[in-house]
Amino acid sequence: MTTPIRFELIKTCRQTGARLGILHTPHGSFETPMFMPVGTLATVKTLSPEELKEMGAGVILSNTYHLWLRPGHDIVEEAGGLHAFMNWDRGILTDSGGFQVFSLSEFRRIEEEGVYFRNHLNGDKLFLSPEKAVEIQNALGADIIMAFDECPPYPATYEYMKQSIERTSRWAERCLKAHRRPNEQGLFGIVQGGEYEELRRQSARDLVSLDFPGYAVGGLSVGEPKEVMNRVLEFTTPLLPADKPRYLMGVGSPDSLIDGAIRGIDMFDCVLPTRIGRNGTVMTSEGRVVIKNAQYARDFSPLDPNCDCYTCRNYTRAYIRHLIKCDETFGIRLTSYHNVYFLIKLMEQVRQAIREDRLADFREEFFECYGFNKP
Ligand SMILES: O=c1[nH]cnc2cc3nc(NCc4cccs4)[nH]c3cc12
Repeated sequence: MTTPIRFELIKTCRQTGARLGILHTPHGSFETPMFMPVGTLATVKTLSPEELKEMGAGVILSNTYHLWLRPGHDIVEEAGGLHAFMNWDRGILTDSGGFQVFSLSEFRRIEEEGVYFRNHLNGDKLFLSPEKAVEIQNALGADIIMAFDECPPYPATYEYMKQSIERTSRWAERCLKAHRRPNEQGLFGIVQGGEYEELRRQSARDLVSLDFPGYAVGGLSVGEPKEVMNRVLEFTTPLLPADKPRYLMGVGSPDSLIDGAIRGIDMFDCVLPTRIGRNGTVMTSEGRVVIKNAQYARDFSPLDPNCDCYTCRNYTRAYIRHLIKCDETFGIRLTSYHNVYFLIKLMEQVRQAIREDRLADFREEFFECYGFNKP
């Protein structure tokens, strides 16, 4: 079987556990650690594929649950798949829908066969199973697809979490059996187990024995303190094969990206840059800037003095504040463009620091400049 996804380990940073790698996919090869912009409904909100390419985006995300509901995976399949439908010829990863069921639908019943819940748009009764989630993702045609898992709420009891990860492992095996296009789409397993080391070990052992082409660390970035996330990563990533990509789902903020890379994560995704961009909050090398604040009304400097993106080269804080205050669409395009660019460039700096075996020093400098607390 030809594996559609291959991870090439280039080197490990001597100062930390961080890895420099290349993720090879049917739509190109991309350096890791990487940040993947999220395009839930087959668009990274307000940005064009050309803009995403010029800023260096390689793999972008779309959501199985949302696309199943609208426009329907059958329409995307008829279009020739997501790449054709959204005119994106680089990498695409789709989440399996399980997380959206838990985060969007207040009513739901989890059974062995799958999850019963309601359509968050019109209240219709819906059912999603490992087989259905894989069928939808096979139709959407992403290069990387995710196993159907349960991401339990944080915190969860040990007993609940143990039952949950055992079912998630059984679901993972059912996903492998249901996968119709293993030579074109790499199916990643998702390790669960919350903050319990024994359960993370059991979940990782189950999934590694099924030999997935890549592994995600799930169940994090769900409201737990950063120290909990970092501790869980410290004992989870070493359980995963060094020659396979490791994907931390739903992360995240600049400090979490750096701390995740230090703990051996290769791939990250988060809605943060476009989500906060839409309410006028931008990430800069000196910390967050809430552009609506009156202090920027006459500030004719760029959003970030150390940024060379299209937004920072051509527009001022005063102008962008004006657009956001007037609810002008161009305003959120400029903030979204800068925020995505910021995280993509941050990962370039992280990769360069790994090449120079100085990621711990880079963390120190970045945290100092950005205003994060040290520990
Ligand atoms: O275990 C998971 N399984 C499958 N998808 C996920 C997506 C995830 N996204 C976040 N956090 C980012 C968020 C986005 C919206 C609310 S929280 N955590 C996540 C965990 C999982």
